[in-house]
Amino acid sequence: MSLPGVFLFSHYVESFWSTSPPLLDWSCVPTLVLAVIAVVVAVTALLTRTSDAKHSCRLPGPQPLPFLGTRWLFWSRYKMNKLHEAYADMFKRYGPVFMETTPGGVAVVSIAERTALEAVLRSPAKKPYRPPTEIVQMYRRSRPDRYASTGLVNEQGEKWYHLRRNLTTDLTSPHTMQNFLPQLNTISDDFLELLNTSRQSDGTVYAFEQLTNRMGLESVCGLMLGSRLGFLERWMSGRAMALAAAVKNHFRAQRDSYYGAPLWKFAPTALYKTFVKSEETIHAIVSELMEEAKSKTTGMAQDEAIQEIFLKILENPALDMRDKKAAIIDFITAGIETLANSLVFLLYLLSGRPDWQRQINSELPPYTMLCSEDLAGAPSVRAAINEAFRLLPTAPFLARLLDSPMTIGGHKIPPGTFVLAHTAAACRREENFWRAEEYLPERWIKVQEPHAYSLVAPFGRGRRMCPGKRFVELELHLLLAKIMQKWRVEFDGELDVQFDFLLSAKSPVTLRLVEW
Ligand code: HEM
Repeated sequence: MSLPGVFLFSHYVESFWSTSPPLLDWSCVPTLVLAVIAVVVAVTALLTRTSDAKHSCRLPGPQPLPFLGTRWLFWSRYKMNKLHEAYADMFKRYGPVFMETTPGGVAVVSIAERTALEAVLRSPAKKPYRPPTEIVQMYRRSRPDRYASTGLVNEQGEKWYHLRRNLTTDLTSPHTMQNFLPQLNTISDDFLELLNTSRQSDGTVYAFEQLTNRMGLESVCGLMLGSRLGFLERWMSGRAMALAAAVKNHFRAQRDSYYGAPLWKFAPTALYKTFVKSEETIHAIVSELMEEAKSKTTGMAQDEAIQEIFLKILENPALDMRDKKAAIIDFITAGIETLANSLVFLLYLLSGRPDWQRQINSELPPYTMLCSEDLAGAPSVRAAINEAFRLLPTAPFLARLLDSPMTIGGHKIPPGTFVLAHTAAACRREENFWRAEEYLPERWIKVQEPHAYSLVAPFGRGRRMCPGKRFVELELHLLLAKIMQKWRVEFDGELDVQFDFLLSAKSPVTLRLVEW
């Protein structure tokens, strides 16, 4: 409640009691309420200051308020769905290293300064601690019937290490990707066919991101479950729509649980219920898909290459069945929106460079079944993707807890501090990249200094780096090459980007795919 609000409340209480004189003298109640509030405010302010004092010298940053920390900014000055703009503004106001405070009084240090970022990203921890998403943690811990752990994305320490070792070896192996390439070619061709049938006569494709979500779903299910599930057929099934919507709600609820009022921690608020509903929908649909995939797997011997990951996970005796299911759910959830956002951003940025599109087209062979050598022979494809990840990555910052002390800009940051490594903001700083705000794929062919390429980390860094990286890179290369073989891309105006826990385009996205 704001200060004028408190006075109004006190006035209201007084006038309420003054209408019928009570037997007891209640007139001191408003004063008492105010006194209690004042004491609580003073104590909290004192506690916040004591926790600040632990940092040898307070970092710059917005002023924390009692109970709210600096979160009040996201309920007043900034919009939660424009978090990337909020951070850009805060870096301008407070410099490339600043501190926020959570409602619980915990310091969160944001960094966009090159040396500090490189130090955080280089940190050689064997089991890096990435702060978990609390709402996921809370829900999964309340369902031991379904979850033996909070899952690979949210676990820490030994448990995380065990899951990571047993779940991701095949996913990250170049051999698996090489085997999956023919299947990925077929899935990508089906996606292009879907785009083709969805195009209007002038090449316009409406709701492009939804079609791409279906591609993400079909390919990640193909990889994880080892079979084709029909998400790229002309008319999307109700199931595919429900899954895509649940994944979107899942990400949004995580964003709101973090930056909004943390009431869900104390009562099952609407936000918590939305989160639970999305998690349950995803669980139910993925369980169904797994059953279908299992029955297909026992029925036929083909597609061995892509059955590898699924079968190996299912057969691994070191893992609890609940962890296997949770992993497949997490992999599928992690793979849908991320791919769609990355492809939308890539095509949007490329639409401003018709010359680079022609360059890509000229480097590609005429046939469509592309192998690794064909992709290696088209360096402009890699350059276009690297540059899109530099300028507009779907994950604009990485979260870590420091495992050793660090001195940043003269400030001693103790171990255990929550750090947000803003790789995307750093990549847009002129001291790190030549003409940093422009989409210039040529910088990846002929380097122009400054060129701090180590700051480009769209899939994270170190041992917690995204295990889907190799798969997604292959998929994006293949999709871009196939699209550029057939069409050039046009987009009118500017793309409206918003923060849904990931950076995504405000839907629906309309673009044109025009024949060469
Ligand atoms: C364009 C697509 C993708 C992007 C940009 C992306 C990005 C990221 C990022 C930034 C992280 C955090 C890394 C860190 O903290 O250092 C991450 C983690 C993760 N990603 Fe991805 N990802 C993508 C697709 C995928 C796919 C397809 C899968 C699964 C097949 C996947 C599975 C995961 C998992 C399981 C983690 C947690 C890893 C751990 O904590 O050990 N991601 N991803």
